[in-house]
Amino acid sequence: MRPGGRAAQAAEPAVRLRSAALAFGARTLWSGLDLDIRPGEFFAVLGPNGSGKTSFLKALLGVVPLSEGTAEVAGRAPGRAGEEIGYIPQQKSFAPDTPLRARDLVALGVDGHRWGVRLHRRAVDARVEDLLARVGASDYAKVPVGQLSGGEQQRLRVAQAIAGHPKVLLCDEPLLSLDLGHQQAVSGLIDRQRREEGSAVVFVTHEINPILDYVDRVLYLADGRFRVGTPEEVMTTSVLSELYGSPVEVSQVHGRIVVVGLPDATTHAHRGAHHHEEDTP
Ligand SMILES: Nc1ncnc2c1ncn2[C@@H]1O[C@H](COP(=O)(O)OP(=O)(O)OP(=O)(O)O)[C@@H](O)[C@H]1O
Repeated sequence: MRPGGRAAQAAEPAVRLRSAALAFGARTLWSGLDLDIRPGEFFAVLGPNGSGKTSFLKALLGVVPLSEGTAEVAGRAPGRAGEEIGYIPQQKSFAPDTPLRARDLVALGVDGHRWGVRLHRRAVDARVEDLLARVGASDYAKVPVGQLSGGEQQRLRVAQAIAGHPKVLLCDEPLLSLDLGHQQAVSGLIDRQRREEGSAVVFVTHEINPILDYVDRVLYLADGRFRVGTPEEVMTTSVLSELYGSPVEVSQVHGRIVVVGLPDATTHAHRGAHHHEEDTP
């Protein structure tokens, strides 16, 4: 727990956007966005390819400037909140010959200078061991990262991202190309981080089903429009049909959300052209 604890964190939103807009040239991805994300909230960003999900994260990181409005992350301007942010980038596998062992990768997240002085070597080692254990990666601590499976690598990225006790954990499609078991393990780790340390989680994903048990609210982006609310409020036939500007049907099947009838151009690239399921069982 950070100094000040949950009570102090609760006083200010982890992320605050006011009249925020993001446009590239003539194309506006979203505009008029007012949003407070609470400490400890699990906030999902959903939408079809090209709707602006990754750009939303980049705006919070300060990599892409808002075209209108203001943003604050952990009470600071985007780009000034570095130490308060944990970031899990979109997954790319490490090359087989990457000269880093699993524990080295995690240590990269610990070795910062957030306390003003560099941590004593032994303290760094202890923290790295602790993080490896936390994500279930102790057994392969000394294995070169390029030899690990996608799921194993992703656990390490989570460990690296949470190493600095971030107030805001930004996750860009962290479950992509993981099997169901690893999807559950990785999303469970991220959920634990927000429960135990109060990190606000901003989780970009195409598929809500693997995180449905955890999500408090979603921002659904489509075709320059958006909607914010609980999954029950947003993932409905009427809301998604309005967002897409064409009839879309949302149904619940065995506790999972299935969306049928998305326009061709917005269908997930590696799924069938006419039938989009948020996730396959
Ligand atoms: N720096 C940039 N300059 C111009 N256009 C950009 C820039 N970054 C992103 N775009 C465009 O903005 C749109 C949204 O991109 P973004 O990557 O945010 O979408 P996304 O919802 O994350 O998509 P995907 O699901 O495919 O990852 C795309 O059409 C993209 O080409």
